[in-house]
Amino acid sequence: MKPRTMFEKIWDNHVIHAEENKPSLLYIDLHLVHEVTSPQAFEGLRLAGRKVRRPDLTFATVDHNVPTTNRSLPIEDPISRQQIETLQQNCKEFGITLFDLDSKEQGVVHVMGPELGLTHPGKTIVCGDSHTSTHGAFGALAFGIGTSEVEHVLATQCLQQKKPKTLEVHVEGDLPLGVTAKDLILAIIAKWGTDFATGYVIEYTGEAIKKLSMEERMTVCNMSIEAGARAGLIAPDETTFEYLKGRQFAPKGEEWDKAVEAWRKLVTDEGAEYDRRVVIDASTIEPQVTWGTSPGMGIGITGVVPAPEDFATENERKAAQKALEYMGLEPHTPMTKIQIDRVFIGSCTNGRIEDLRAAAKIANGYKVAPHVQAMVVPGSGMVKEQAEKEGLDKIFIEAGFEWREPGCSMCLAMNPDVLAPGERCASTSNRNFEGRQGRGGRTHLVSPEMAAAAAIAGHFVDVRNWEVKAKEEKAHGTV
Ligand SMILES: CC(C)[C@H](C(=O)O)[C@@H](O)C(=O)O
Ligand code: SF4
Repeated sequence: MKPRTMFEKIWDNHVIHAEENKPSLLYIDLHLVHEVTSPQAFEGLRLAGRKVRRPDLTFATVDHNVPTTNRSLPIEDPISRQQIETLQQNCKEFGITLFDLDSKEQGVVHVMGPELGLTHPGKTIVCGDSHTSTHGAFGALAFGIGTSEVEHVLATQCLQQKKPKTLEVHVEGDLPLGVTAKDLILAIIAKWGTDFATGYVIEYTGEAIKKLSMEERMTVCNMSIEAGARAGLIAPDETTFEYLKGRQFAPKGEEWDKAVEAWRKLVTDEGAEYDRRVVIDASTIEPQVTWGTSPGMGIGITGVVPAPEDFATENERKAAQKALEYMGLEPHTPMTKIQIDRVFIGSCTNGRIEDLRAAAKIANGYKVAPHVQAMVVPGSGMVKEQAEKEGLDKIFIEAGFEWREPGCSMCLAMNPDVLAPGERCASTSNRNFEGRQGRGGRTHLVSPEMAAAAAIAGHFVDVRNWEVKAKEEKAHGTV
């Protein structure tokens, strides 16, 4: 048999019907649902008198609209309240498991799925949410779908899909100390742009990827969509199996052994060809900060804000000009001179336990700068519980961070956590579009370590020498 990529194997395993030059019909193994993109889908089912075909393969949670301060209902905002209540009713009516506000499993859908062990290698996973690509970290073919597709999957457990092409992003070398998975994916997008992977499924390969923990792999795959990709994939290995073993919905006993045996066979065969391949050397990457209004407008912390004339094409120059105006930044300003007002640590990109540990390590023993308002929002109730067990909440609170309830929070302005116009935020989320965190708000995407360090210094700093620098600055009374 011809050698195949991991993508081709998963695809072939799920095609129910294929015709030349037409989208294929795929079987879907797991459907995740949240309150924002599901109401019309359920309504469509109801109007058509249909049922959910596989309620046992469908799991829901509330995340985008939930307040992160006070969880007691009713929720103030009428639209948010309606969306949440509608999901509660729909799950009841159609027999779907909902991880609701009062359950400790509730959280951002892409944090919740993996940590419950719902996400397995080789599965097809969909959700009415673009960052479904996160689950690709397990070697699952996972992608976002629109509301009408949500309805289709609810009704049939199948989905029409045009077969994407394959792109290998090979990461050679090692990530330097203080440089994280977030910096890696921001650097990849800065290097090749926000549409370099349009029409492709990315498979990340190479030593640097193999060395990443599951949570770091999720950070990388999460932002595949910001590179335009349909999905991101990482081959399952011991790290994957170790993470999954024993989780609530992971296979148990003999089933587990059988599953692992099958998962091992999913990896790309030697000699299999991708449609395209790019290579990046991890050892050249610095901690990243975005300066503009697209995730591709990123630069290393030792750099300066670029000038429009630095760009090769007229379109890029115009985009840079517009972004700089919106962001209120002068070209050539050193990145470390940019003062911030707010810090948000959380989201499906960086709201997991390892992210909180990393941020707490930086913040431990320091105080948030007086002009900065900083918050830490665990990605799920389970992350929150674990963090509190480890005392991370105390470290953050003592340093002056707010410690919140789980949800999407300030990743996007769909709940009370928003930036005021003109406010500048160091954010561990994945999108920095105009107004993403509140109308007129300015977002800089960074890693959790960089966000925590910026909270304390009041401006961006290079975390690679955080300990040394912070002590010096403390001695000089500038922190
Ligand atoms: C609200 C939802 C549809 C949206 C998405 O699809 O990604 C959101 O999660 C986001 O991050 O912008
Ligand atoms: S945390 Fe942000 S990116 Fe993730 S699902 Fe929520 S809004 Fe979308």
